[in-house]
Amino acid sequence: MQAAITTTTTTVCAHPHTKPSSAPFLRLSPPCRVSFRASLLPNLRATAMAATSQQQEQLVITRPDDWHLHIREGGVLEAVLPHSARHFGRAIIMPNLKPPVTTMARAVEYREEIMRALPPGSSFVPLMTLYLTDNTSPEEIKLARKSGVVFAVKLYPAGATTNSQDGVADIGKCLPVLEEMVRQEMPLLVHGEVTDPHVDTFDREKVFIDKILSPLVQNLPQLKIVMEHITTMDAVNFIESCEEGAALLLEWPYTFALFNDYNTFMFPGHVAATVTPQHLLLNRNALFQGGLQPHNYCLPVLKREIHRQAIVSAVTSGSRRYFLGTDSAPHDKRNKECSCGCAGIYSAPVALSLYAKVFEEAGALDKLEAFTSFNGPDFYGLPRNTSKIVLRKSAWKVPATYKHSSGEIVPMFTGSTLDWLPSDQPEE
Ligand SMILES: NC(=O)N[C@@H](CC(=O)O)C(=O)O
Repeated sequence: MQAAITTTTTTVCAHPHTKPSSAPFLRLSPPCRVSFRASLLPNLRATAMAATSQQQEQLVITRPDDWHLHIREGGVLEAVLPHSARHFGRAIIMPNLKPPVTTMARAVEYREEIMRALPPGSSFVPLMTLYLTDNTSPEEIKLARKSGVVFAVKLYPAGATTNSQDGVADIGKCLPVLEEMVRQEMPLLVHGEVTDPHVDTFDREKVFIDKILSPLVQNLPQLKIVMEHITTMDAVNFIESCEEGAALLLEWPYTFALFNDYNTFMFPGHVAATVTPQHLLLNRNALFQGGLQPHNYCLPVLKREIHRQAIVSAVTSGSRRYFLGTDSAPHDKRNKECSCGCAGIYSAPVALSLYAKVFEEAGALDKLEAFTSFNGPDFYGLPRNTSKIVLRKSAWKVPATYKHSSGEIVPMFTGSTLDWLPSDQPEE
């Protein structure tokens, strides 16, 4: 099980002898001695892998997952689902439908609709979420966990974004539910923006961190939290300030294991973040370049360049706290290009190419696979995918639009030429 980054002439191991995070603790058989080192492994691996300076022609990576995806319902679902199912193994499916997915029973129904819409032969797995409200009961969390199909609960502050009007108005009311989530080890996925109209739109993430998220982490340190689609250096600083996961390293005679997950175990921290392609590639100028650009409008809104740079550095550093979450959010073209356009960028067809571009430009292609395919499942406690996909260095043109049953959707970077072309199967 070896992920490889291949060039025309050489093959360089991205993660030698990697093993899914579900590697059993049983391997820690006595009488070996153990020691704990916070996040040492990524650095050690990085050193071991700093070998790929040549121009790379293709990447072979473990099939990625998308840990933040909107696929809607009906005709739009049928049109957009194949774009995600083609390359991603699994996706966390956002529950902000109309009406929202607030119960386990509704999540099961929605999952069935998604399964019916999948292209024949697809092995894509939708990981369902519940939409948190002030009235969600702890019982619902128990049912959700038992169902085996619900993997997280989404907190939308009421009024923060698309279909969030039924979201949380008073987080204090959710405390019993959050406590149950700790017991059930159910992650909380957070749209991290305050909705107070007096707070500047560009400051809403920072104020949310200060007023809501930091106190929450202090009060419930055992709650697993994913701060979704981070947009600021404040969010990066916050994530870095939270308790980190620990590496468990076996000592001699097992020290060869420093680079070998067969003999090492990571305990991810309790707070992580997903990162979108748009927040890695665009700053807020992209909203106004040559006129108002509705297809670059999403929430949280794009920020200043210094924030973009902070997020790129964090993600390409190799830290295990960040993972792929496209926040691909399709809206009909007419609802984007109008007097009060919807927030959301449709990135599913281009996301992998764009993430590869970010890592390539940062000289960190060797860290791409952990971001796309390892850190997410490790945080959720799920096995990593075992199949591979290929990204070829080959120019391709993004279509202007994609049709759905009653209109069109404009993708991110519409009509432009991208460098990395994902395809399904590695060549034999
Ligand atoms: N990101 C967006 O701008 N929009 C998302 C909702 C969300 O995640 O905020 C949508 O559902 O349209």
